[in-house]
Amino acid sequence: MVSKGPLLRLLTAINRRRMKLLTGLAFVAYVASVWGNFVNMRSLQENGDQKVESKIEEAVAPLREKIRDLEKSFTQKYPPVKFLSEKDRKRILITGGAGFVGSHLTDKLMMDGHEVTVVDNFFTGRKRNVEHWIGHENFELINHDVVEPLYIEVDQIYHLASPASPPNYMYNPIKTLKTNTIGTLNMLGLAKRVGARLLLASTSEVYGDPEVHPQNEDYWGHVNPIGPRACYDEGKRVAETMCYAYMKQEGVEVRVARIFNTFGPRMHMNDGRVVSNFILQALQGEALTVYGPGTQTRAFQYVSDLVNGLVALMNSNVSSPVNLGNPEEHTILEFAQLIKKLVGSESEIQFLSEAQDDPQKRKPDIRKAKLLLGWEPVVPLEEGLNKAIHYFRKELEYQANNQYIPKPKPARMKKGRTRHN
Ligand SMILES: O=c1ccn([C@@H]2O[C@H](COP(=O)(O)OP(=O)(O)O[C@H]3OC[C@@H](O)[C@H](O)[C@H]3O)[C@@H](O)[C@H]2O)c(=O)[nH]1
Repeated sequence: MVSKGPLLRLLTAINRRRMKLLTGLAFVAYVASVWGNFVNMRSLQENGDQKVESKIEEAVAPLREKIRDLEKSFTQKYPPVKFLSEKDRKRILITGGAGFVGSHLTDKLMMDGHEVTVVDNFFTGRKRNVEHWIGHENFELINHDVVEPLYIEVDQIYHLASPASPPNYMYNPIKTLKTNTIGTLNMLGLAKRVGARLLLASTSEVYGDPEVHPQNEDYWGHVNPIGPRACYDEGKRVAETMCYAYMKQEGVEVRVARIFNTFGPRMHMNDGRVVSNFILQALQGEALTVYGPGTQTRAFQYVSDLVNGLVALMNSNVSSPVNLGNPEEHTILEFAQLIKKLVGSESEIQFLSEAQDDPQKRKPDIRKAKLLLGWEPVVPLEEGLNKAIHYFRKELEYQANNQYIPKPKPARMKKGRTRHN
């Protein structure tokens, strides 16, 4: 019998080693596959996580933007405002404060550090004119018509509320009369109740078509009481009468500014007064419309000069009427030529029929304002006109960008035939 001992032992040893190797390899393969599965699952989970994260990000992004906008609105920068101590800071009401002159006055009084309440019915005023103050702690905007009574605690009232351009005040003469009569009574009643001083924005129109030239404050005027301008001219004349009745009978402190032709930024595009009409016509290449032969005269002041005059008058001890205007006089035809030149326009000048009761000459005598208020206009006509031209250029651009241009309706087809609606 052949002994299998050593050979068998050798083969068994080899097999055992192979077995061990195979078992080892199987184990490594198992571990590798488990690891692989684990890694796969991780990456699947990571992908899923990323997807969830991007979904959340998508939902949150607009909220983040809203928060940023809110933060911005809280930290909104206002024009620089002076600090005034309690004793110097006044509570001031401006009626018509969102209008052309009123909004510039609002700016001045806000920047001087006062508390300003603007009351406007937005007939000719616009929120846009004062929107840069909305939210400021010293500023309040009230949508209110002065024809209705108003109860508010104030120290000073600038009573400017009234349409001022001839086409606007002639548009609704009864409303113009109510504003200047009932509105002024309401404001004088308020001034009496709370012990406030009231400044009335009167007008050079109280002189009518004047027979005295230039016009000083002692001239009584030449007004047609039943003509188309009467609602404004007589409305302002009776408003002055009311002021002095309240002063004499009730001891109300009054100031009366007779405001001559004024122009500047924030005049309404459809204002209809000569400055805005001529500038817009020149900018748009349309004919400049001169009413009558253009020989009638006017003297134009820039709005910042007027605002300084109003504040000086309010804080003075002058209770009798004071003219505020620029005495540099021009014919309307000269004025049309000047605007054409400044705009660089090729527009023609078109002569239309004369306006009824149009004052033929007007120029303020401002000796009283110079003497008693130390006030006189300082902005040269061309400088002021260039600012107004710049403003109207921007307004035209703004209009062009914001205008809604309706698309023509497509014609409807019915039974093969076009039907126009
Ligand atoms: O397109 C126009 C507009 C006006 N005009 C003329 O230009 C002159 C000035 O007219 P405006 O309408 O600007 O102003 P008016 O001087 O008639 O009235 C103004 O007076 C002083 C303020 O109290 C008021 O703002 C306003 O009533 C008038 O002679 C008018 O007939 C034109 O020739 N063409």
